Amino acid sequence: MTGIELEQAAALITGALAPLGTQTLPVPDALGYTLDADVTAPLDQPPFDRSPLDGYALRAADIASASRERPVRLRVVETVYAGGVPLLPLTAGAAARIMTGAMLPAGCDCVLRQEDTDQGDPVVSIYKPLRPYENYVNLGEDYRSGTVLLPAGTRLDAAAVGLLSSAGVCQVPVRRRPRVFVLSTGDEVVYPHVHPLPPGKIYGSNLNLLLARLSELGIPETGGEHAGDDPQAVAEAMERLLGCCDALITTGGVSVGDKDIFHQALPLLGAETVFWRLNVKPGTPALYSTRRGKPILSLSGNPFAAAATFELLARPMLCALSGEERLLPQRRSARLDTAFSKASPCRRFLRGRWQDGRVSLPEGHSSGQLASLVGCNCLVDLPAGTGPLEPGRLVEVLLL
Ligand SMILES: Nc1nc2c(c(=O)[nH]1)N[C@H]1C(S)=C(S)[C@@H](COP(=O)(O)OP(=O)(O)OC[C@H]3O[C@@H](n4cnc5c(N)ncnc54)[C@H](O)[C@@H]3O)O[C@H]1N2
Ligand code: MOO
Repeated sequence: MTGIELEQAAALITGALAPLGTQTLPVPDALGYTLDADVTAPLDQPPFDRSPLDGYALRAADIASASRERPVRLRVVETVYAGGVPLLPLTAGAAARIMTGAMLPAGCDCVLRQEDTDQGDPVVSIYKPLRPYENYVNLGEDYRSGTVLLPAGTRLDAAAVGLLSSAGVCQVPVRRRPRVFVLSTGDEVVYPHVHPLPPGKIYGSNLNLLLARLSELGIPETGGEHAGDDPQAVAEAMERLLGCCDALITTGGVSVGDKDIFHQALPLLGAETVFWRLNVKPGTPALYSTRRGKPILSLSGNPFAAAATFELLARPMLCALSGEERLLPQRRSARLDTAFSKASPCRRFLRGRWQDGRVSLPEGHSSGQLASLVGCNCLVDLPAGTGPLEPGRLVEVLLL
């Protein structure tokens, strides 16, 4: 298929992909991941009745008449520290010295803070009455054993990581994120260790840009390499990389030039082309194929085209593979703060800076320019047939 609309292209990619399933991660590493099953509490939290104060565990009935003028005197029978266990049940006329977080002795029904006593030992004077169960934390106050702590579909934030830890849960089932490799191509592209830059060559930006973007999106297992313009070598590199990833993203070599080698490399690889060329600028020559069901997204070599079509096509692909909706860019309306002088006969995406419903455009819009992309946080989506734009115009943006 060639010359298709963006939404059709995204649907062709996502329609044939299914979530990769579940992986089990240690709780601290699962931050940001999405639970793939309910997690139920294996215990009550707190697991025992406990004191919320440093003071005295006692029986409310014993101190009903207590005041500073007429203190009630109780025998201090033991001291219980957090982490310890009371040895004696509390009987009438007795109190236990107790610390915050310590297990309450059987028989007590309240805790008086030490500031309302004389802190005497072995006899303490009590200056204040309490109601039964005042300052008394019940077992299971936070949650009871067997309740669903976090339902499937929850994205784990710091509080969720803490909650799981409080329940003694070490590992959780989460939606598996894809392993993604990036292959950049082109005989003109060299990397910063080549110095000085030979004539006719450029330093490659796309490999590191795409890997950095994957990392920003929380895709942990990525890797990448560069290949030249030999179709056979590129096909071999793709074959090797596909053996250890769930999706391959390539950049460069997809247009119509003599060295746009993917048109030869993909048949050599035995990949099936699903579509080539979008009715979108930049990134028109994007090409999508699969090899034994594994997705291969081949983006233009122009840096901004690669960056933009990554947002438009790779993110739906990553969402379909992981089942994580958060990977889709959010759409918003915004007022343009900057003019844009060109007409857009074809649907066009511009880089922009969005804030509080307004969007400004940097200088430098061509798909080969990267400097102006720094600090941008959205793509402005201009429908085909849009004329030049004046400030104040309402536009749609995709947040990156
Ligand atoms: N006759 C035509 N020529 C072109 C057409 C067309 O329709 N007819 N389409 C143009 C459009 S639009 C684009 S976009 C580019 C896309 O070309 P490719 O995707 O095949 O990419 P390359 O030719 O390999 O590279 C384009 C450009 O980007 C530079 N590049 C490549 N890789 C990297 C990298 N890793 N880091 C930084 N820069 C890179 C490369 O040197 C080129 O300057 O085709 C137009 N031509
Ligand atoms: O589709 Mo290309 O990125 O506009 O120059």
